Amino acid sequence: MAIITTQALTKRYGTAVTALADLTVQIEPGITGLVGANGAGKSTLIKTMLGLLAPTGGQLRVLGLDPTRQGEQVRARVGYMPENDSLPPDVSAAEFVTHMGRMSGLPRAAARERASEVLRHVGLYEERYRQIGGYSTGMKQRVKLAQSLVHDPELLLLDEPTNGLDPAGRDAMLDLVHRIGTEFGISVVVCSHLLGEVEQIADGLVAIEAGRLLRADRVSSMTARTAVLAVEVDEGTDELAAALSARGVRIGHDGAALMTPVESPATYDLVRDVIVDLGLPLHRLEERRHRVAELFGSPAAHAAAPASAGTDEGRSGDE
Ligand SMILES: Nc1ncnc2c1ncn2[C@@H]1O[C@H](COP(=O)(O)OP(=O)(O)OP(=O)(O)O)[C@@H](O)[C@H]1O
Repeated sequence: MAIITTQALTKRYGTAVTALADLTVQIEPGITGLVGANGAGKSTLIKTMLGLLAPTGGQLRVLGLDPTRQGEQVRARVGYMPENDSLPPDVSAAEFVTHMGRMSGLPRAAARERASEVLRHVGLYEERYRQIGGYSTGMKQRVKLAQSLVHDPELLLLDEPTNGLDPAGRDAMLDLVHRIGTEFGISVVVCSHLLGEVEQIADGLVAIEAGRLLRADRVSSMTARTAVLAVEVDEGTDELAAALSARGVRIGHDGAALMTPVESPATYDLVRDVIVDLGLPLHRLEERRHRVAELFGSPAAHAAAPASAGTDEGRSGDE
């Protein structure tokens, strides 16, 4: 069952700006990436889900509740990590997260205990008594994540959690978000303007552009493997192509790689055996997968694509 549903959701700021336009989408349990270029309407959507902004039109349900009328009930069950740095510099992470736990209604001792627990989860246990003002950007992002978890929510809404982080920090934050989603069984909606980033950890993707839905789908169906095998050898490409053709294998070319349709699992064995028989140095043998960024035709998706290329290669090795 969907945890979030919107029906023709619209949000205007004054008369000039339409941040969400007729948005109809369903978000299922699990980790969902909410992607779109800067200004696409992601933060606005998150804030309407929390009941912090009232929609101008349409319907919205979060965990079966109407955030406009039942905002407090929604916020009791949902954790929120805002995009901007709004942390007090002169208190420790332990004090701050305990305070946020108290604000959520936890008794003092329980809030302290829970704060230690979530700060451990985000990797700040050792540093928890230091003042937040002296923290690095990555540590501050982790404090923001910890406070969103302190009241044991069923759903987390994370607005650009990798903002301001270097590549290693981004990977660490994404791993953390992935672990929270998978090990704790909490559903997560994670906003990003970098498609390739959330693609790595999300079960589903919702792409919006100028407040409109571009596409919503499972990552697995967006990236369904094409039944094509890419084979690259350091030398002897023509020889390999000829030998495979002689055995009835259809061959295409893509740069240095030979492309062959995967008719059955036996295709792998056949290709491997031919390479071994010819004594060729194998460089690469892989089934080709679409990258999600390739599947979006819009300018917003293209804006996200270059960033996705770098992170994709680092993680999955896909072409
Ligand atoms: N309080 C506001 N008043 C007027 N316009 C606003 C306000 N907040 C956002 N907007 C406008 O609404 C549109 C959507 O903004 P929103 O912040 O929701 O996008 P976003 O996808 O989260 O982008 P970003 O990641 O840059 O925050 C933008 O055109 C933005 O300028």
